[in-house]
Amino acid sequence: MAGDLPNLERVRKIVLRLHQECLGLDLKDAVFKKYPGIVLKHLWHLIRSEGSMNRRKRAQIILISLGFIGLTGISGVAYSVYSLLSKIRAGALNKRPFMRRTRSQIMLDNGARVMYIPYGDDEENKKRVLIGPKDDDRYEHDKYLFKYFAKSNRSQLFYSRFVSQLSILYRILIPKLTDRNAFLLSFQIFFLIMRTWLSLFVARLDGQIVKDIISRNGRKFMLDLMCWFLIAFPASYTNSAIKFLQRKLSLNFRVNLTRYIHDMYLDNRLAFYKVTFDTQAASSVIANIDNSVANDVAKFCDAVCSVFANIAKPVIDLVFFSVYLRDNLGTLGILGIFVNYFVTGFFLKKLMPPLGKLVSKRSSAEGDYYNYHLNLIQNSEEIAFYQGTQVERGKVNVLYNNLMDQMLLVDRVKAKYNAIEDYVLKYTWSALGYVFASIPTVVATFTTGVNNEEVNMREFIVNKRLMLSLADAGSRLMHSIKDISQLTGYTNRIFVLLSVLHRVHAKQFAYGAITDEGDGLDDKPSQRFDDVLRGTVQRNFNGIRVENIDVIIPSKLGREGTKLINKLTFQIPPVIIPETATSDSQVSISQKIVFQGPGSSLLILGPNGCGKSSIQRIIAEIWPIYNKNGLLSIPSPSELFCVPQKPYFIQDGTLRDQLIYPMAGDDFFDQGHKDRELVQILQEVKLEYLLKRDRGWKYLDARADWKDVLSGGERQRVNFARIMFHKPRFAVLDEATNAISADMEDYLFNLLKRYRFNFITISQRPSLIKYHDFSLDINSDESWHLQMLGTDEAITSIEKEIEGLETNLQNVESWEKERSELVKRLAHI
Ligand SMILES: Nc1ncnc2c1ncn2[C@@H]1O[C@H](COP(=O)(O)OP(=O)(O)OP(=O)(O)O)[C@@H](O)[C@H]1O
Repeated sequence: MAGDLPNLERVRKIVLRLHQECLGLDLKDAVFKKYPGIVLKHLWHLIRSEGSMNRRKRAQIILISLGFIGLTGISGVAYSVYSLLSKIRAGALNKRPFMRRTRSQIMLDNGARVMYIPYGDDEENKKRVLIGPKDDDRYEHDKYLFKYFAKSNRSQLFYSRFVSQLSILYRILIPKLTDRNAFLLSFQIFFLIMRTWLSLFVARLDGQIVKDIISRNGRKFMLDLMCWFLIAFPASYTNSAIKFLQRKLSLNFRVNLTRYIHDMYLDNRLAFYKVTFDTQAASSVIANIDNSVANDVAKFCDAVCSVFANIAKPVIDLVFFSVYLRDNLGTLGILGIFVNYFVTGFFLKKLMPPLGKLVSKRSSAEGDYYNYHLNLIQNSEEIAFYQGTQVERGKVNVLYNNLMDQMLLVDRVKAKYNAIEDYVLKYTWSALGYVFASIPTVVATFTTGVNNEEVNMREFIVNKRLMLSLADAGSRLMHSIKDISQLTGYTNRIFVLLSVLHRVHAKQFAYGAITDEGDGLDDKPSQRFDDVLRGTVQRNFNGIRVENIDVIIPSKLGREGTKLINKLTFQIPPVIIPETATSDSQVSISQKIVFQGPGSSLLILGPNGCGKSSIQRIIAEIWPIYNKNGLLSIPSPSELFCVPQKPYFIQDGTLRDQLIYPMAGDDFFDQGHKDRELVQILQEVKLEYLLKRDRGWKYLDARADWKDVLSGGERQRVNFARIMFHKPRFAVLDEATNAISADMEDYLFNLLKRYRFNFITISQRPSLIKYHDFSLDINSDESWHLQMLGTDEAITSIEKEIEGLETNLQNVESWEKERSELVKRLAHI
């Protein structure tokens, strides 16, 4: 212990001398407690005093290092406290006895949704996500921004398509100034500035340390090294913060853009369906819209953020370094550097390949290839039956080769450019850097005639480092020309996607009809709308009435397009009882057990392609009514259920999800439904054996690829189960029983009649006549014939059909003879 004292004393003396010599601070009589205050005061005093330049600079470095460390420390502590508090809060919430949650999302009164999504490794861990309500006004407003862009006059002197597109898109990425993305962006800018400041200090410190080494000043060297270590803390923190903020910002942009697209793409205006009719959107963006929504959005957001960081970093560097270097190199030196930059930038821009276009093409090739694989998986069984492997492999190889060609093309074009870029930016610029950095040293030596090696060395080191950093900043700025070019490609793709979605989402969308007035987003909606789609739709009607409707295939020809059926007119039930008409909100599904009225039915018959399914499309309002006197009267959406020809099964859903579609699993429990109901329904449609096959009722929770698991007939029976569950008063069935056996078909139609559903059946089979009250025969020449079944007329027509069949039967004998003769002749050959 006694031996330690002299050692301690020696350390104290070294520390005191270090302060004395490096900062001119006398600490002999100072008390330890007051040490930080005294040092800070002294440093502040040094900076403001007119004394030694060296000490002043050193004091600046120390103070700024301390400032940055303080900032780093405070933000670190604040973050730790915040995460601790959130953990405590989460723990406290978990302790609360809480309701068993069966669903993953809740719809709030204002239309916002609260979702609980898995978070972290622990499956129990759920994160709460609030998705604000959809703002329809915003879409109506934005629609015009996109429309005016398409029509804008590009004759301005400094028109840039890319900048104009970005100036519209940024409103989606950062909707308002108080948005969290705006804060993140400010933080990023703050850290970028901080990074440049730190680089400046590191450059100065570097020079100082070299000078200390050359002059063999051990104490100053130690002090500067200490500063070096101190500055390293905030320096390393800053770089990782910049990277993190860039990534976070990109993800936030992606969330905003994806939600914006989803809200437009998937709402009751059915943009996802109508987009196929948009004749103006022939681009690959729409052909592979899934790829655009999933991949292009992500690539665009990454590219925007990285271009911003790649430009902001060197620009800040350039400003700061050139201000500092101006003191050493003079205005002329700095001007020389910048002239060099601009000349190089101009030269490189001229040599720049059209990367935007190439990247866009590569994206579309990626989409084609990906989509083909998707199609292959979805139709694997059909392809296997047809043994179509070879054709498919040929196709997929062509698409893959095309993708590879596009990728290689981008890389090949880039390689040439990169070589020139590297030569100019890495080597020419750094050589120029050395020349410029040596100017002050040479000038000082010539003018003073004194060659102070230590000072020269320090000056040179600082200037060289700054020059190289400046050259590096300049070259990064030049490199980002390439990134900007790529970004233009992605921006254009996203812009096209949003423009098309806005066009299709517009109320006035005329199914791609091209008129003199241009696109569907018009100034005078009513005039435009009336012009192409002139039919009328009456909603909340207590039946289905089609009056004078021309069934026309939607196309760019509008009402001049192919007409399938002329002035179609029918109605079910034949007599409308007005008092039972109810709106959606007045009737809950559980109340609708057995309907009032007898329930009426219509069978639509006709040859292939005559337009039977198109009638269903018009009733479901997914096809428009073109003719002016066409009137469609339909019940409220909950009263009408359309069963399409191709059964649809929700992906990765449970059996329950399939039975209750289009109701969501969450809503099923929310509205108080029980699995018991579904079991009863399965019994009604004779599918209860599915539950016996596996884990009983729990099988309702089984997830599978139900489209493949169920047979054709089972899939169609699930459609009947859906009708039984939703109990709509009106159902439209398109070829809903063509895969079902005759006895089962008989049972199912009787079930519909027993529950007094009103239904329209579209079929090729006249044998279904016995379950219907009316029949509508569609002919291939646009004509149709409606008749009441059971009437004299109907009986006569059926009798006529029987007569026809009987005449045919009489011919059977002669046909048989003919056949056997042909067989004999063939045997001779
Ligand atoms: N989106 C579309 N674009 C172009 N033509 C279409 C479109 N949808 C249907 N058609 C055409 O409209 C015609 C009628 O189609 P629809 O599906 O109504 O026939 P259908 O009478 O139900 O025939 P099927 O008995 O074979 O089901 C067909 O010739 C079809 O090719």
